[in-house]
Amino acid sequence: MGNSQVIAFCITVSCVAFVASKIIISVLLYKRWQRKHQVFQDGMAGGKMVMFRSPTMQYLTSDVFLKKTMRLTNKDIIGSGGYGTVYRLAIDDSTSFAVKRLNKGSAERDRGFERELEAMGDIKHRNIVTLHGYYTAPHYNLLIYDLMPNGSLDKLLYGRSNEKKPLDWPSRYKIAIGAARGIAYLHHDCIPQIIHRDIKPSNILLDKNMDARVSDFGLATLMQPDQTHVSTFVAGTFGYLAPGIVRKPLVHFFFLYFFLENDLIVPIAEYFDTGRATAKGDVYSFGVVLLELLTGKRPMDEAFIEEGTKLVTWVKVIVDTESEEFAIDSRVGCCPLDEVKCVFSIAFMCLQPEPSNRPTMAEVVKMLEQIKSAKLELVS
Ligand SMILES: Nc1ncnc2c1ncn2[C@@H]1O[C@H](COP(=O)(O)OP(=O)(O)OP(=O)(O)O)[C@@H](O)[C@H]1O
Repeated sequence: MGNSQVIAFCITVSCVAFVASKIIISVLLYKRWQRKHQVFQDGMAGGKMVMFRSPTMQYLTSDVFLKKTMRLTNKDIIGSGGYGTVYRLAIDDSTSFAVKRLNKGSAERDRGFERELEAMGDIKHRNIVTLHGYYTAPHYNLLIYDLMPNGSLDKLLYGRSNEKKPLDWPSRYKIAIGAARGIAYLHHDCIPQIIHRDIKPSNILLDKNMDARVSDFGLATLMQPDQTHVSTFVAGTFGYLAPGIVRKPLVHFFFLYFFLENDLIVPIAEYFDTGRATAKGDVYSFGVVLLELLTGKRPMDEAFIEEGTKLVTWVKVIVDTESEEFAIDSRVGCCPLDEVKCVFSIAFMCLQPEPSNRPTMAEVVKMLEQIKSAKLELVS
């Protein structure tokens, strides 16, 4: 064999080995993926159901799930939001799930859709609502979550007063700390870091022990909310977005036009300042949620708009004059004023206009935990 033939032979062998190794790795990865998932192709609607294997799901098969899902009707609706409608899916007397039917995104978004959902399915934490699987079809997508029997914080704070008994102080404190732990997990323990982008009471759900679970993380990046809801044209919701200074005149003009069109007075969002969502934006939104837990008032409460103020400004005056007892939600009942004052001051740290002055969510969790542990130390 001549020299050139040896080189040609070596190149061919290397190419074949390279391609073969790629194929073997792909097959192994697919086998591993299959072990973690159950896939069911739906011949009728041309969709695909993927269930993530977990102890909760081991007795359920995708086809049973799919059949039950296809039978959902308006009677099963438990809520609706900017991303779609949420249904209760009862498998048997003791097992139920929440199925979110998403408005279909664009084709480009759909390609990343499954990848994002796979990542969301890997996230397991006791203060995060678990995603158990998903269904994709040409005209719609479904997400399958744990059903939270006590609904959303939004309904508990603002639902019809005869629906549920008002939340007392220990429950509000427990919800605050649980939600903070959930968000801190997304920010500090997930790789890559997850920014929620839409922290608000309707995305904080309550499990059977009234522990808070953060939901809808990842959806802000995955979907474009439908414009009938009070969402912004960037991810997030009015009243929960951190204020900022808009430096780009075109964006400024666009924002002004949007205010006028929608008759809304809202803070100019920090998001526009930087052009991207940040963990400190979530911290600001969490500060607003803390104020809602304390005062029982929405950030966009009509009374504030009529008076030309907003929740954050109104509470600041009350805190500056040390009259927190007048701001606390009257439905809370008897509560320790020292604890209430500490939570007010943590909320204000989260609401600092300058993002770098806000604590991280890990620090927020620590400060909230210290309120009780400091008391316990005093007692012992
Ligand atoms: N896993 C769940 N378990 C129980 N109830 C749920 C669950 N997910 C959602 N819900 C209910 O459905 C309602 C609508 O939820 P959804 O997340 O679609 O919209 P939203 O959070 O209210 O608004 P947006 O879409 O603008 O964030 C919630 O307020 C809650 O009451």
